[in-house]
Amino acid sequence: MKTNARIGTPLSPSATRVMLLGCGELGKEVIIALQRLGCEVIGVDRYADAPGMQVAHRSHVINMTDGAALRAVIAQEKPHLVVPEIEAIATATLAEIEEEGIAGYFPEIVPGARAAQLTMNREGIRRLAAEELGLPTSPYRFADSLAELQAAIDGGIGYPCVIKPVMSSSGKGQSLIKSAEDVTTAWDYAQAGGRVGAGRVIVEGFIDFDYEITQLTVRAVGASGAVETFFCEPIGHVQVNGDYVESWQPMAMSAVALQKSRDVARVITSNLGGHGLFGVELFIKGNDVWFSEVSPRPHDTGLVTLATQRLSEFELHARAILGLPVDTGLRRTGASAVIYGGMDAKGIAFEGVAEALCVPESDLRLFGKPESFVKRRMGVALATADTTDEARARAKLAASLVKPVKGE
Ligand SMILES: Nc1ncnc2c1ncn2[C@@H]1O[C@H](COP(=O)(O)OP(=O)(O)OP(=O)(O)O)[C@@H](O)[C@H]1O
Ligand SMILES: NCC(=O)N[C@@H]1O[C@H](COP(=O)([O-])[O-])[C@@H](O)[C@H]1O
Ligand SMILES: [Mg+2]
Repeated sequence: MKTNARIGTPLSPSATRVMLLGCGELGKEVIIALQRLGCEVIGVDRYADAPGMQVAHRSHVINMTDGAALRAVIAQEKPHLVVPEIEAIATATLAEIEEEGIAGYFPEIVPGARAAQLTMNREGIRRLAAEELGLPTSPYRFADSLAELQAAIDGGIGYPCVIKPVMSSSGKGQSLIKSAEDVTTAWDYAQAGGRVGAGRVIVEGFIDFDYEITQLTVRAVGASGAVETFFCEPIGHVQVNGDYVESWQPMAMSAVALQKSRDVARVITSNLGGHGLFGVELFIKGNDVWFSEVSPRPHDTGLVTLATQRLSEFELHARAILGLPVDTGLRRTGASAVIYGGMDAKGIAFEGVAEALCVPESDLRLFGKPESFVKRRMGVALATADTTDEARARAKLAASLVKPVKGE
């Protein structure tokens, strides 16, 4: 939808059909935002009853890394927009469909098949950012075997360093290692933790940053009628083992660091192109800024915007991809804190919900994932306050009061 968006009636021939490839907690909120704007939404994921499927008009369970299966579901549903939501999709198939069409029509891939392809694999986005665009990043090498990994570390990356599967997210398969003794364990962990099985890894030099942020950046139709770049207030966050546990907005930053962060965000998102919201991850030390990675879609740390912005990152994504105007303004300072499953079990329950919601200015999202794992993100607590410190304390307190228990 480039401009002058027209929205039809869901479940009728005029419907504006949107397909989400991935129906986790982030997709669920995008689907709700799209439905509020009158779209017909089809959810797709690798397992039944995924959070977004519970709110979509209808859904399909397929292996999204299987190009033939992906092609078949798109041909069947004929969506106007295809919205990648997770880092495990046959993006080469999306590129073919964008280029050649499918069954005679051309769905729009959000924000573009090239962006989806480059960001799905750490090698694509890292080489683009560092080698083509000249953005500052950690030093890095790629390795296809334990021997190559050791050679990359010995050949210049050194210790400490961070090892990650090239296709993974939320810290899966990621290790921070301090010495040669840990290399084999990190290699084995990366082989087990990638979203699409064993394979190549990236090894990055460790950046000893003061803090890290997500710069949510929106490419949307502006007042001029052309695509413009809009920035949200920066989001600060804390990650444990590569997975986010807490975020807040705004993050207090020097004017120089903020400007540099936005310059980087503008360069990378302009190159990726298209319409939509991007989460640009940056490491900051003093006034130095390093690009880490970018999601061409809403970001987990941006869940905080459900409480802080007039339009959450999910509503911004929905508006941008539909060719509608956006407003990235902050309404109130706030924070989010993750609620983990804490156990391996299906159909769990949550106690303490009422107690959590007694925390001033708090709110909860329980995602409804059918199966819990000890470290699976099952919900998030949100809170607003006059200061980020108070908002963080409230969000953490609310999260701690929610107790996952066995369902029976
Ligand atoms: N080179 C590095 N130096 C220092 N810290 C790092 C480095 N790489 C990763 N980290 C830490 O690990 C976190 C997760 O890394 P990264 O974003 O690459 O993983 P991910 O699996 O893509 O996570 P997500 O999907 O949540 O973005 C970072 O936010 C940062 O806290
Ligand atoms: N950092 C990326 C991220 O947070 N992605 C979110 O997690 C879901 C997968 O969760 P699961 O692994 O619990 O199924 C994805 O579908 C997406 O919503
Ligand atoms: Mg990340």
